[in-house]
Amino acid sequence: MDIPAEVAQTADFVVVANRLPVDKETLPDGTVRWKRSPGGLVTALEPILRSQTGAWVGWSGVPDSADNPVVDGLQLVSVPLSAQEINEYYEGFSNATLWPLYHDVLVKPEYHREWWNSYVEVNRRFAEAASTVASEGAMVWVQDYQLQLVPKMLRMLRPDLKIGFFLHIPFPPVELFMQLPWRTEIVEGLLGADLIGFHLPGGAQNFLYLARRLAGQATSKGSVGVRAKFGVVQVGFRHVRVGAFPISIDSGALDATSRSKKIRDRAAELRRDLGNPKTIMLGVDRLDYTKGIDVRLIALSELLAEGRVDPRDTVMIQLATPSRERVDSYIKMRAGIEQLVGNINGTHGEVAHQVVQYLHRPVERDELIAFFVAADVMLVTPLRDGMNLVAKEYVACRSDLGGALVLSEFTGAAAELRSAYQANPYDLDGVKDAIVSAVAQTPDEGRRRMRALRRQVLAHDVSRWAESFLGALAAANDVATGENRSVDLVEDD
Ligand SMILES: O=P(O)(O)OC[C@H]1O[C@H](O[C@H]2O[C@H](CO)[C@@H](O)[C@H](O)[C@H]2O)[C@H](O)[C@@H](O)[C@@H]1O
Ligand SMILES: Nc1ccn([C@@H]2O[C@H](COP(=O)(O)OP(=O)(O)O)[C@@H](O)[C@H]2O)c(=O)n1
Repeated sequence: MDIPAEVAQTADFVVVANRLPVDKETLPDGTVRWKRSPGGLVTALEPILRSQTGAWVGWSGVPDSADNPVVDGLQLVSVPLSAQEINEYYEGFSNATLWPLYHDVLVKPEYHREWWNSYVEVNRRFAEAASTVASEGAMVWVQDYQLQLVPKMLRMLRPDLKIGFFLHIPFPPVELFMQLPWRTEIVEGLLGADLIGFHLPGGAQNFLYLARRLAGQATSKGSVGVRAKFGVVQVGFRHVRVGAFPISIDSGALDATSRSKKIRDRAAELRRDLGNPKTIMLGVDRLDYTKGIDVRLIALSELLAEGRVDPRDTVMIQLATPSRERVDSYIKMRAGIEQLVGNINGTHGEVAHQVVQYLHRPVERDELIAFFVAADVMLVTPLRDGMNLVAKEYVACRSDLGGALVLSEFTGAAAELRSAYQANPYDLDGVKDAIVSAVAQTPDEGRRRMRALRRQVLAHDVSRWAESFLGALAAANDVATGENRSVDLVEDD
């Protein structure tokens, strides 16, 4: 790995994530430009990355790229992946083994030893890159399911570091996790961290049980709280903290942008372009089988057939970003979604009026915000989702207190967004009723719900998420607090 000598052991704060927070653009004249991607994580961590000497270790998203650019003052460290590693580590073990296993086995996870070997090798390389750039005693924050072995590997290379890990997807129930042939290695990999974070207390609780059962470690007994009341696993002389930290968005910035005249004008224009329908419904997702895009399309189709929704004054927009396009289950689900869209438009559309408008491509950030402002009913119906930031983004964009959010109970966001129209995505009648209630809500009821939702989202933004995690990490294994040593520990029986 070609890491410039001048950055060796210089970074006091290192983020390690599967992806770098930038996109590589090659201009027509061949020059390369790096554009920062608009993700919430980089926005949240930017102040910390700047106030200390920060570095971000990740993959560029294309094969064999070894660039280590400095973008907007941030040192990026590429971990190059070969085409075979992209196939085995990223598309294979990360997205055809772990992703479905951690999302309720919605499709059958595939277990291949060569994929696992590639996962181990790529995790080792991420750990080495982090170890090379981190200064003595630095804080390193490892992100997500693609890198669960990095905490232990990094600790073996650099016992002086403070290591945090955050899982962005659900941590599965014990009965499902036990399928994984390499379950003990994953649990032990995570236990290399000083702090392991999940979105919800349930995930933390599942992990504590597995740490006892698979790694044979003593763990704390009490329940885990949100941003407080951490669980503890005793690993030799170390105490590993386990906690729940629900991620969020840069709500203030989104609120401000969505109020701008440019966005308001564009939202009005979108409405006009759609023929000024009475109701605009909106779905915004990566095209992923976890997101329940089929659920909302089937619900809409039945509501149209039953005459509970009028096709003449309703439009549903589905924005679907292409995702993991070479993985089999994604190829199949795309065909299914497009067939449903075709069926609805074929049955209920007119030449000049399609009921479902479906875009399979990325959408610019400002355009997306205009869609949020224009939408009367936001449909978020995943069968399982770690958090779902789209639900929070919609709420942040509705300073007018207009709109209604239909939200699956099986998203992490449902624990916080209690005033949404919540539904069980497996109960189609329940989803249909939630949609009808959202369409028919009175302005007073809509304002009451949206006000409550906004209070939650604006008060709990992504900076608060990062600060609460990093605060707990700074205090982990801290002799001064003494907190970790006072818990009662229990062993597996
Ligand atoms: O990198 P990709 O394979 O293109 O996938 C995109 C990201 O998808 C996942 O997002 C999750 O994290 C969100 C933020 O915490 C959360 O709201 C959502 O519920 C999760 O699905 C994945 O975890 C990321 O690693 C991917 O980069
Ligand atoms: N067409 C789309 C769909 C999603 N997105 C963004 O991608 C992110 C999706 O986050 P999420 O937590 O809802 O779901 P994942 O895709 O991370 O699983 C949000 O910030 C969306 O605004 C987008 O920019 N364009």
